[in-house]
This record gives sequence, structure tokens and C-alpha cells, in this order.
Amino acid sequence: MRFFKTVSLKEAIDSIVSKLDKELKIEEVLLEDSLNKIIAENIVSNIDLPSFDRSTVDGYAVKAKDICGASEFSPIPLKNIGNGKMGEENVNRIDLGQCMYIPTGGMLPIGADAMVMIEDCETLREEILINKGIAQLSNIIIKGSEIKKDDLLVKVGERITSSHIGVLSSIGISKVKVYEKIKFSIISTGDEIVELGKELKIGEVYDINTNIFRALIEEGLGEITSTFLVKDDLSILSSTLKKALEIAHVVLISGGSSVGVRDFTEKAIEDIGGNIFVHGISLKPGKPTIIAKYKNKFIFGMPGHPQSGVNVFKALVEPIFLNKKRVKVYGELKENIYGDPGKTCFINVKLKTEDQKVQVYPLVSKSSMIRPILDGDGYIIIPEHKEGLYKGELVEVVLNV
Ligand SMILES: Nc1nc2c(c(=O)[nH]1)N[C@H]1C(S)=C(S)[C@@H](COP(=O)(O)OP(=O)(O)OC[C@H]3O[C@@H](n4cnc5c(N)ncnc54)[C@H](O)[C@@H]3O)O[C@H]1N2
Ligand code: MOO
Repeated sequence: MRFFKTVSLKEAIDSIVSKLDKELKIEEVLLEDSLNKIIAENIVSNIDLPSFDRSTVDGYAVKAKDICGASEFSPIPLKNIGNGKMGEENVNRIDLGQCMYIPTGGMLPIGADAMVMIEDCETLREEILINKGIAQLSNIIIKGSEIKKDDLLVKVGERITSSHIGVLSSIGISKVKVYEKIKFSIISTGDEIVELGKELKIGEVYDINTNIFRALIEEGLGEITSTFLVKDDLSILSSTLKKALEIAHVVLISGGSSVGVRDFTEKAIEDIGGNIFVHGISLKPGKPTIIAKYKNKFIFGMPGHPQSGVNVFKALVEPIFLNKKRVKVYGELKENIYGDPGKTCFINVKLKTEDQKVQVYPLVSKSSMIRPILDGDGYIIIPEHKEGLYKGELVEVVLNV
């Protein structure tokens, strides 16, 4: 009987990373269409922000030293030289003893170094009585204090979020260069696998893997170009794989990754001329994973057990190809758990908050089960060199969201 030789999770990751050749196309899109895409250029500001000294309140622009000590009981009168207008350059100058009305966001007159809020002022004929002394720079924002011309704001490889869109809008960037999304194809194999919507006969199971991989890819903002459900038949699998590779950067083949007599993934990859560089990872669940390259595309033979496949996706596919970072929290482990020395083990856990502390409860789970993913809030990882983790230890939990 032939068995595969396993590599560690780190070795598997390193071997993929060393074979990555970035051939993603770059396209220029409108900023409004760039959300969630990966930026393919550094963005340096070509303006100062704000680009002029601005008021942050409705009130009077003053020289702060003019109103030192002003209060309701001893207001200081200043001469109003006029009203600033929004959207227009302010070419006025205030001298000692003068002020000018400026709306929120308006440009300050030359010489002003603070804004007094309108609530702290009273009008008395031509004069404005200031009822409150304020420090220099109060209620104003100086040109370039937020962003300076030539500041590097966004780096190649960052995923564009609503925050990026806000900042890029502020400096007038209307188009950005982005990488095309990573395209995935999913092939689910197995004589017993039935697509949703069909009636289930004894011995058959519904197709979980196509659907959960599709959802994981969409969560990671990848693109799905095709999905196939094929029987355990080498020639059908080989021709489907060829078809899938034409339109995807990464093909996930679910099932048939082990060494059983009807496990055809390895043979199909060899058939089409793919180069298998990993068959077997010291990962639990997820051991019988295959990783191969065909030209510049990657093929993953994902173990058929649903949780094993999900694990391989989260451990390898997601961080490398989707650049997705999952949220982590820390909590106290409430039970001893046993690992499997020599293997990196993923354990589903449920979180509870007790006494304002996060408590981590391991769940009973088998790789053929899918429900523990829903019942749990996330997973903890037992490193390959550890026999287990002790009750009371502080552990890192990777959340499912
Ligand atoms: N002799 C050995 N047998 C097995 C080994 C081993 O080392 N030696 N490894 C076991 C481990 S670990 C896993 S994981 C599985 C992986 O098997 P395959 O990748 O070959 O997957 P299949 O045999 O095709 O299916 C396994 C299991 O998963 C169900 N399945 C498959 N696809 C789907 C799907 N799309 N949706 C829902 N369920 C699916 C399938 O019905 C089987 O029950 O091998 C062990 N065996
Ligand atoms: O990968 Mo298997 O999942 O260890 O059950």
C-alpha cells in the first residue's frame, strides 16, 4: 500500500509562496468601483490637506492675543471686517482689534490664529463683543496639518476599504490601479455527492464542499469562475480539471485526495501534466492534501471530509491567495485538550464571557462533521511540537467571522 510523505504546515506554506509568480492583471478603475480590490500602486498625495487654513466652527476669526482674559463679565470688543464665504478664497487680512465672521469649514483671513464660537460672541452695532478668551489655534485646522504634499498614504497590496476611499477622495484621486480578483474554480468529486435541490437516496450525501468553499472564497473577496460536480472517474476528472484551469488562477478539487482505490485527484493532476509538490501535510484535520502547479496556476486537492477541507482553506488558501486576516481574541482555556505531536491541530471552540473574561470551551468534533463549525465561534491551533494545551492557559482564538 502506498502512503504519502507529509510535510509540516510551514513547509507547505513556504513551498507555495516560493512558487508564486504574480501574473495578475492590473486595471485602472474609478475610485467608486475600487472597494475591496487590492491596490496595485503606491498613492502619494499631491496636495496639502487641508489645502488652506480652515475654521472648524461657525464664529469669528480672531488674533488670540487680542481676546486674552475676555469673559462674559468683561467682554472684549472687536471690529467685524466682514463675512467669509464658503468655497471662495479669503484674501482679507485682520489686524489687531479686528475679527471676521467665518462659517464652519470656511477659509480663515490672513493674520487670524483662532476662531471664537458664535455662542461666545454678541453683536453690538459694528462691533462683536467676545465673551471668552481662547488659546492660539483653537477651533482651526492649519493647511497641511492632516496630510502633507508627498506623504505616502496607501501602499501596493493593501485592500481598499471605505477608509481608503475616504482618504483618497480627500486628495482628489478619482481613479486607482488595482489587481484583478483571484479567480477560483471548484470541482467536487464523489459518486455519492448530490447537488442541492435533488432528492437524497440512501448512501448519498449533499454537496457541502462546493457551497462552503464558494462562501469562503466570496468572504475572502475572491471570484468564482466555475463549479463542477463530477463522478469518481479519472478521465472525466482530468478533462474537467483542464477546463477549470483555463479560466481560474486556483482550482480546488474536493475529495479523492487520499490514497484509496477510487481517489483520482493525484492521477488526474499527473494526467494533465501538473507538478505535484506536496501530498500530505502534518495538519489535523487536513492531512491528505495535494498541492500542485500547472503552468502558473495552482491546484489544491482538498480532503473530502468537510471540516478537513475548510481547515486547509483557512490554513493555506485564504492567507496566501486572498490575503485575508481573520480576527483573533484571547481567552482562558476551560479544559485540557490533547493534540497530536508532529501535527498542527485545529480545534473548534465556543466562547463565553464570564466575569468580564473570555472563556474558551473546546468542542467535540470529527473531520467528517460540519455542524461544529456553526456551533463554534472559532478555533485554536495546537502547534505541532506540543502534546496539548492545559486548562487555565491563555489561548489565541481565531474567529470564524
Ligand atoms: N487508508 C486511509 N484512508 C484515509 C486516510 C488515510 O490516510 N489512509 N485519510 C483520511 C482522511 S484524514 C481524510 S480527510 C479523508 C480524505 O479523503 P478524500 O480526500 O479522498 O475524500 P473522499 O474519500 O472522496 O471523501 C471523504 C469523505 O468526505 C465526504 N465528502 C467528499 N466530498 C464531499 C462534498 N462535496 N460534500 C460533502 N461531503 C463530501 C465523502 O462522502 C466521504 O465521506 O480520507 C481518510 N481516509
Ligand atoms: O484530514 Mo483528515 O481530516 O485528518 O480527517
